[in-house]
Amino acid sequence: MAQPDTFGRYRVIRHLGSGSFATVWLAHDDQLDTPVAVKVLAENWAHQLDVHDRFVAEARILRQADSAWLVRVHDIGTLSDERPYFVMPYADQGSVADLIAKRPLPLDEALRLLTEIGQGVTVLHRHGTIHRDIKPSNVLLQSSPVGQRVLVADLGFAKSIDGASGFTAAAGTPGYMSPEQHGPGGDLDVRADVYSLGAVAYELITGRRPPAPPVRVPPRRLRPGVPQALDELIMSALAEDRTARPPDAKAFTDRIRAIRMVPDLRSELPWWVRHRSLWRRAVAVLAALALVLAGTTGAAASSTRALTEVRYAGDELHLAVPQAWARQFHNGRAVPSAVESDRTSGVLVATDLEAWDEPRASVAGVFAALLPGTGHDLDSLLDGAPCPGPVERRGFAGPEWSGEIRQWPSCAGRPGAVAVASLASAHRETTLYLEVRQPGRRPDVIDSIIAATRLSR
Ligand SMILES: Nc1ncnc2c1ncn2[C@@H]1O[C@H](COP(=O)(O)OP(=O)(O)OP(=O)(O)O)[C@@H](O)[C@H]1O
Repeated sequence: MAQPDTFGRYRVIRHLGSGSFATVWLAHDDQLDTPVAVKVLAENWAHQLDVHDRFVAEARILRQADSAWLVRVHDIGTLSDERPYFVMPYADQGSVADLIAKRPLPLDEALRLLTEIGQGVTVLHRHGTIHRDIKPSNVLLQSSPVGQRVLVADLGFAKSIDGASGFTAAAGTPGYMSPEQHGPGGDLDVRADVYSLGAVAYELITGRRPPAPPVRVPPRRLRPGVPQALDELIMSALAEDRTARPPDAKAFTDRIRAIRMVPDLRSELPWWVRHRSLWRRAVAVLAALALVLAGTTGAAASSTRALTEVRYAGDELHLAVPQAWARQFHNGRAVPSAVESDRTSGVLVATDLEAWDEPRASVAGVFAALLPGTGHDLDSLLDGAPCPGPVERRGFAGPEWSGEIRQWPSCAGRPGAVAVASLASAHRETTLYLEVRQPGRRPDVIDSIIAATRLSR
């Protein structure tokens, strides 16, 4: 396959890979000065009308869904030989299949990936689309300023929910495909994708693809220490009878989120520690050492997930956010009108920006704004409580910040806990206003965010 020079205005750099129906190239958009991935319909399929239409339909679905959890499509075009191509952001970290081929995943990382893959599939289900080919190689990874983005890709087999009953050609990948996808003519619904999510979960957790259905070996037998709730969820998603599966991607993802909140998850010993080869024993020694060290650095360090730093206000604020929450950020988001301040904006870092304002959505994240002066107590800042119901009040005093935190452990009508804090800087005439939404009441996470957040000196 000869390397073309350009596709439209995109200068080709190198071949990225070829699938059954298309070839993907790394190219450069010289006008916007950014790398892109260009997917081109393969020559041998160019004159097959149904394949051509499916290719264009994939681009349309991705464009219409326009979600941060899915690969976005920026442009579409046609080559001189009539083959269509479409242009996507370049996923520079490869796919989840590449990741699991390199190393076994810690449980927390596997659950983070599953949550994000589940969000992508949820967007498709809301859009009225069944993916039909969810598997690790169809989930791409891209670097972003706040960590790794997970992007569900390759909708080459996607079908509209309305059109999925009646005759449909068999499609999918063995190992990840639901039993109802194995023959043509099956009437499919979103539970086919739930099966595939279960299969991906099985592989991320155990390092092995599930056997052909019926799956009888639960993940816990291959990786002792897997929480029972996770084991049950994966086995229910892999049920042959789809009525026994979670009803859609959202239900599956909500349950993964709840399991992620189990406090002891992060202290679970890496599973490869139990393996016997020599180098693996060496890893075991290192892992044990790390646990001891974590134990000596105090309660906050051992109970908190990893934090990442997001800078705001011309690098003035170095906001610490749990890595798992740092999925999207909005630099310059308006301060809620209830907070009386001369400064009008702050930074929001969250698992889902759109869900932040939706009271019923499960979302985790931090909103932070800097207010001039230090005399802002929460009573003067807040015009009423953000949540009905009982509030827990406490003081916070650290080397960088001191002030008050109020947390609503449960907030009527919305999942998770909400907290606000007003914290005066120990070094400047500045107050840090914080709002934290988390899936459950975890005051230690709030404390670790505050303790690791600082102003540049
Ligand atoms: N936006 C992207 N950025 C980086 N690499 C990409 C991007 N999109 C696809 N690729 C890579 O290009 C290759 C071909 O992708 P494609 O979607 O055509 O097929 P596939 O998923 O490998 O196979 P099949 O479609 O047969 O299941 C894969 O290795 C994929 O990881």
